[in-house]
Amino acid sequence: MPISGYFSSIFSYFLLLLLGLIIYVLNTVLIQPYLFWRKYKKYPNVITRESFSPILGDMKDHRDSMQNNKVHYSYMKNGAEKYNKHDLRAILDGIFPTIMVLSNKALEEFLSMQVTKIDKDDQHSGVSSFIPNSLGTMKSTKEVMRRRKNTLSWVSLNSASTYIPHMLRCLERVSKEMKTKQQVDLIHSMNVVTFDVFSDILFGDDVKELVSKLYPYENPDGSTEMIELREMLIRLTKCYIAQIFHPLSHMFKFLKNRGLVNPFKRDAKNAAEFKRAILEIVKNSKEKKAAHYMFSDPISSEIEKLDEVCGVMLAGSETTSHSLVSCLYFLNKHPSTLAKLRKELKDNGFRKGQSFFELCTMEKIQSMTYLTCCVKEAFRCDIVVPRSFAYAALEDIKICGVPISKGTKIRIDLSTCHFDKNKWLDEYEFIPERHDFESEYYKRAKQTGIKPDVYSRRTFSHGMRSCPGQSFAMLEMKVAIAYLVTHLDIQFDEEQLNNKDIGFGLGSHFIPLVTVKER
Ligand code: HEM
Repeated sequence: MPISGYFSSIFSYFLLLLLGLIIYVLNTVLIQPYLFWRKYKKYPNVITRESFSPILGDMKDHRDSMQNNKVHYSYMKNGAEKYNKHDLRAILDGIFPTIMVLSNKALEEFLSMQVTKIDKDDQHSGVSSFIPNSLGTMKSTKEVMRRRKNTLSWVSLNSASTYIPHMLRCLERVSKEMKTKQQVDLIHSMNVVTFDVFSDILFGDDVKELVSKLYPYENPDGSTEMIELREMLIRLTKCYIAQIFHPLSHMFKFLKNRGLVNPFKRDAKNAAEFKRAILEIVKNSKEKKAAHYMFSDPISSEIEKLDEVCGVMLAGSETTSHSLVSCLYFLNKHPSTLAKLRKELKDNGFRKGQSFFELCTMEKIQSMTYLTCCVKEAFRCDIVVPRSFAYAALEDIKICGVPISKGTKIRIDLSTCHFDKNKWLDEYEFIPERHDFESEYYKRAKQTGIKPDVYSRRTFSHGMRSCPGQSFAMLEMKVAIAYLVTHLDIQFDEEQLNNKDIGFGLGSHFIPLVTVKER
């Protein structure tokens, strides 16, 4: 073959390949998302965007919220009235079609199909791709449900209560440190508490040095910084949440999944370093704590065990620290509520200092109604995990008469119903009394016929894959809030206090810089 013919056939193959690639990209990036949007637009009980938004899809709402100095999920709260009139929301997570479960009816139908027709899905999205083999992301096989039961056994209320003295010691140490600073990043401080509590549960005290050792972390500018494990977990969580908003995650998923380019490559490298450190700690720990038992499991693989420990660390510490900040924010914003809470604590004998340690038992903490109400109301008003992990339809199904094809991603909307005016009176107000059956407010709300039901509270999701750490988290929140409001005055920045669209959930860009004084 003459040379020119050889080159022209290579060129034709190249053109064909390029054409194939263009068609593939157009189909996945534009045509399929558009068809999905158009399909669901015609159902009266499904809400979609008014107009098709290419590439960003409904992520546009997250981005617009942040650009307007609102927390990224604030549009769920502000759009609650329109969303709550529907059973489902059909969204595009970038280019990925997803069905969000909104109404109680839709949630009931979802739960009735759980595992047989709907199960967990997608180990490659957001924080799931950091811990792809952890409990939260894996399908509900017998094996995974057995692992879940084990987790439940050591975060049950009874086991949790044994950690109260340790929680208090952490709170005392962090409070002392906060008082020495002019301004404190409250998320950071609360994270020190929750991370420390979880490292004790998982590893015990004998590896304290390893936990606080410095590990290499690659920054976006390419420099390597030596940081603590806790700081690494905070940064990794933020980075993996940021991946959700990265356009390449949507257009060329394989680049992200295989960590071929930055930031995915860098995040994968840092995640590997984090896991290596956790493995070192588990192997050095002589105390037989939760991680030891996880690693003694003969059935799971080492990768699964490692992801499980990292997953619990993340699920248990990041969520609770962010929730603590939300609760402290609302208490600062509502001085009369804070005063009422302090009175309840004082009436129950809670004073500063040693007596607090002696009095703070699980029974005592659980007996304080107003404390529980404040925590529940903070959970309602600012939801740290606004939507569940990803599930998927295992076959063609229908929810509320709406067809959903096999393989479609489904998530439970955990936030919008917290602002449903048919379930909550004064839905946008922070009113802890609404959770107290004996309060005048509760009775008044009941008389109007507006009352919550079992699915109106979705902070910990529902069903057989809901959060197993719920009781533990509630107890930790109550102990921490009781301690902090008894010992400290925490003052948020005025501008943040006046921002009605602020929030401190996972992925929030707000940094709560507070001033802290001894009470
Ligand atoms: C305020 C604190 C917390 C909040 C708001 C929270 C919320 C959630 C939510 C919304 C889910 C997803 C459920 C779903 O996809 O349907 C979840 C799952 C999970 N959470 Fe929590 N959580 C908290 C604390 C904890 C703690 C303390 C632990 C400790 C072990 C924990 C362990 C887990 C695990 C292991 C899963 C995955 C469960 C499964 O897939 O079977 N969480 N959590």
